[in-house]
Amino acid sequence: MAKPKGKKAVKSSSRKESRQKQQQELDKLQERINNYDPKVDESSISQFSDLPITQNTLQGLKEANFVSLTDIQRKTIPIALKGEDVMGTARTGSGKTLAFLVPTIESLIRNKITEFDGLAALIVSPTRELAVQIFEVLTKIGKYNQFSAGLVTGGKDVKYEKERVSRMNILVGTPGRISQHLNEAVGMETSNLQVLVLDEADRCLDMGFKKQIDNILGHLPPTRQTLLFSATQSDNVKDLARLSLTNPQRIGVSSDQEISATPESLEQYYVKVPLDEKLDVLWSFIKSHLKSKILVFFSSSKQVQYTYETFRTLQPGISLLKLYGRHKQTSRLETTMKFSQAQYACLFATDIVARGLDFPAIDWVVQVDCPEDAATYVHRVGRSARFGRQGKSLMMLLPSEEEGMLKRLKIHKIDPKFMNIKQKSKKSIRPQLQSLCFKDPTIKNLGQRAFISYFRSVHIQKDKDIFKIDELPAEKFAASLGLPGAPKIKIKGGADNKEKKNASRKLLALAKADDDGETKDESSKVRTKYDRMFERKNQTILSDHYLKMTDAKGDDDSDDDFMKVTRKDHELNEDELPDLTLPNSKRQAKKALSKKASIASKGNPSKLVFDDEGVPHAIYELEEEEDFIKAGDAKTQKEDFVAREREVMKETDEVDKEVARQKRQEKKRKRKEIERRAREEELGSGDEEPVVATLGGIDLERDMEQPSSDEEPVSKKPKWFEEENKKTKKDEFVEYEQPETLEDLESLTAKLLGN
Ligand SMILES: Nc1ncnc2c1ncn2[C@@H]1O[C@H](COP(=O)(O)OP(=O)(O)OP(=O)(O)O)[C@@H](O)[C@H]1O
Repeated sequence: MAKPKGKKAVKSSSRKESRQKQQQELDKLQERINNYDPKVDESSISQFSDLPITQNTLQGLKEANFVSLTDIQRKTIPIALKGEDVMGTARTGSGKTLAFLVPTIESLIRNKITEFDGLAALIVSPTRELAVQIFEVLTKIGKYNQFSAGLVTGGKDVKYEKERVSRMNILVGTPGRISQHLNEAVGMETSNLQVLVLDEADRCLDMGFKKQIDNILGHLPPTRQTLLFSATQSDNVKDLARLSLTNPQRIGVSSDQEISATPESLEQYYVKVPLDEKLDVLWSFIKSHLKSKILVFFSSSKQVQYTYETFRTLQPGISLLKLYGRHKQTSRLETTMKFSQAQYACLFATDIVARGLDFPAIDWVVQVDCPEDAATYVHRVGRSARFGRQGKSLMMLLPSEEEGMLKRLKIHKIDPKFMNIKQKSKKSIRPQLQSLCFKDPTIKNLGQRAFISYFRSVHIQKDKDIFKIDELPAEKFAASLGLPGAPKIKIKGGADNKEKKNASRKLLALAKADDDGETKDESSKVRTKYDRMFERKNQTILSDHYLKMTDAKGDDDSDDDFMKVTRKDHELNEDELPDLTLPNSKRQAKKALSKKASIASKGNPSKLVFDDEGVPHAIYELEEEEDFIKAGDAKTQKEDFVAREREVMKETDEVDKEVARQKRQEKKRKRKEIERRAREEELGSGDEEPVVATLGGIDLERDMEQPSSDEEPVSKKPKWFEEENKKTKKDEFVEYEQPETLEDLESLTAKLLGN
């Protein structure tokens, strides 16, 4: 008679059975994926449950109320599941986020990626806010899977970040921060990377992020799957496709039409407004739409600040908010949340929020300043009328912009209707603005900076059929801002100074790209001198399940860098500093004085700029810019020699790096093998441990069990953790659901940190 099996043996065999069952399920799914033919099968797919995806993902989707597929999801997900490279283009608000997140998660499941496999998916977003949004959706739909996921959008606590980043299976972040981690994080292993996603791909690939993206690509294995998504595609995307995609499937748009149409449910209007009447029109518009949620776009952060401050003082009767790059990260997140939750509010913003952000139920998108091109128009207006909802947009065009802009939009079959402004419904706020500028030098200073920023923004535009700086009524515009006169603007470099113009253009493109406050390598050469003046303290958000909020100081942007500004009637000199800087605290006053002393010791600056605290910064830009241009001249013999030496060293370095990489990989393989064996033994040895490392309930247990040198030892688990651990696995998911308010987020952070 056979000996009855022991308890352990029964458990072990049931575990074996369940693993076999899982494998069978995966094999079946793989077979369905392999047999999928879009021409035959596409029409039969309408719900997520029709897709060959795992029960875990289906459950996550269902709980987040995602049941039916959108068009872009139906077309791209099955193709992406096959492992093919995809360039997906679809209207704004049509559900592209799930179109790349579902196949990304499924790829990791099918490749049996576990917490020990390092980085397996990288999701790149051009802005911090969008990265946060993507991460939130990921944590919702992926919570039943066993991966770790992190959010990196800028860094302060580098050591802490590096330690964690190397343990993440999925990383969502902005190009600058991801690139930095790939360069610097020691244990960051990318050889298992399965999927690279670029959301807002054309934006990620434009000049401002080029270096970072190239650097990221250099770190990734060539065999990966690449998914590119955007409502607009561009030549840059094609470049990337040529460089690193394998027979990419273009889905959602034909190759001759690079910009998809705007949402059908969007009513689009434009008005013709002289520059000096824009603020009156905006004010009147807001006053007549107090029961609305309005998003207003300006071309620069200074205009946002000026309009926000003045309108706030004049109190239109609706809650006003502002959002632009180089703003404290905590304020940015707070504003995003406030605007998301508000029923009626008006948000003044730069193009930092133009892409991807999914603010619910925006009634109106107003473009005070003309978008730089059709793609920007599409993304801006796409913040409204999302996912089939109704929405409206209004674009203000100067008489000089009207013809050119409408022509550009027509090419992409966008035809906003002309809206007439009834003169009697337009109220002039010029007297109030003049009085504000007269009474409050800070407002006047903001107005001057807004004026300069606007001219600068027009100057840097490429499309001169639309943007005609010579036709702008400078004096009238200044008066409309309440200023006593137009600040004098001198455009640096002669018209035929090509080199200077190119350097400027490069810098300006980067200034635009840098609105998010991310570091840009591309311009490192040209920016060095600016960095000295505008050195930023970047903000870290590193999160594996939670956001760690830290304080950051946003610096002034370099609005004035391309135009020298002096007052019309006299040159700006140091004696004026106390007047203009208006330090409103002792600390600021002290800072201003010490800055002034240091300026004096360096001789005469070419110009002075003022940061957000009113502190002056001297700019010695002319000599430095010339130095930069000269750097391109013929090299001396000595320079040639140094260059050759450098080349040899670089080659040697490459070889060393490769050897080191191979050694690391070998070491990692061995370590993984040992860990796997240990796990197998542990699993086979008795009591089943609950799985705790998940997308939703991430890594906590593992971190506790394997503390690094500077982490708390196992015995010092925080009390709340012990208590939570008593609950069932399901309870944990509920407990750690994505926080909805800033307060939730902060308390969760504190909780997770054990404070
Ligand atoms: N299958 C679905 N069922 C229900 N809602 C969905 C579905 N897919 C997406 N949504 C919702 O539609 C909205 C827009 O989705 P998403 O942000 O992914 O659009 P997008 O195409 O990426 O837009 P953009 O081009 O502006 O980045 C979101 O609120 C999202 O939750």
